[in-house]
Amino acid sequence: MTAEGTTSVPARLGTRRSTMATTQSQGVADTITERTGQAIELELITSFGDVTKAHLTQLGGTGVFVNALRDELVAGTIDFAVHSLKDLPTTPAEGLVLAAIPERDDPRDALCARDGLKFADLPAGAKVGTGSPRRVAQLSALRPDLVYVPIRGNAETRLGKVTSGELDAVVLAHAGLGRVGRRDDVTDVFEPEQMLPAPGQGALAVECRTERAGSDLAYLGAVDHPATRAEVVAERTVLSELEAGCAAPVGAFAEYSEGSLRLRAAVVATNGATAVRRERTIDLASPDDLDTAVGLGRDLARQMIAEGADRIVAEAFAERDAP
Ligand SMILES: NCc1[nH]cc(CCC(=O)O)c1CC(=O)O
Repeated sequence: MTAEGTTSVPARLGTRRSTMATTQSQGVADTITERTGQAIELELITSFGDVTKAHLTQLGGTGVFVNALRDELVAGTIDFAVHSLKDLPTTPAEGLVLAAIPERDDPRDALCARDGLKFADLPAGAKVGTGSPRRVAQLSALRPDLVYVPIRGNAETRLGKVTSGELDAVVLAHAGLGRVGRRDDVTDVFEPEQMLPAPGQGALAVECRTERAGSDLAYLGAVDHPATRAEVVAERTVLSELEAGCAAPVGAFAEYSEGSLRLRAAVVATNGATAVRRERTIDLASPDDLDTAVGLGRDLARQMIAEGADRIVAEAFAERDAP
């Protein structure tokens, strides 16, 4: 892919090989080229998270999907990478920076059920597939009468278990389904009032070496969306304050609009029986004021910890690590 009138050497965008990863990487590449004229080519990288057969919650530690790309960034074999923000550990990677956070897609979770069924219409005992403790916990709180089945694999594999009749439904991120061309499989969507998305869900992150972000890769800033950045910073601060990772039963969702930032968060025990849910809205005159966005996430998380959220997180990890 070469932009007309561009003579520069194409930049190398490292991506995982899945349909979702290549689609979102190509989308970001096209937008950058459109806005800056910079030519970009995709480099396919294989990550541990793509090849391992272990259950996602048992991989121990976050970032299985991003480490291979980060190794390539540090080695200089690729110029930048596009990640699903939700898969990025909250601890910053040394020497790397999130040069841009593009405008977020639909942040909600979606149900793909047999026969076009809505969540409320699934019969008691119906089997619902999801590998995410956050989803199992919040879904159990809504419908303790359903059976939640841990599953793994890419979106297409998961949807195949509904088609084959092995499961009655699966729950996946709406944004991801759109990226793999399966939006038509969605039979219901969960509003934030029912189920809070994972911190960063639906958003992407463009990462590169720190020293290059302000110099030869400064054009990456063309896809940055400050409102999305303020939102995901608040959401991810909740996660880091709780010392939880992407495998924790933590939902967080922030919305920036007209000078205010609203943050909602939930920590729910895996069986759905106990939960701490809180929300807070603050004035945020500029979405570039990230310190204030961090403060919102930190204050909300501390209030939730005082109400027992840290104990729920610790119990969820103990369950996960039990042999
Ligand atoms: N953990 C895997 C993952 N990482 C990002 C997405 C979807 C896109 C997104 O949430 O941004 C998914 C699949 C899913 O949760 O259904």
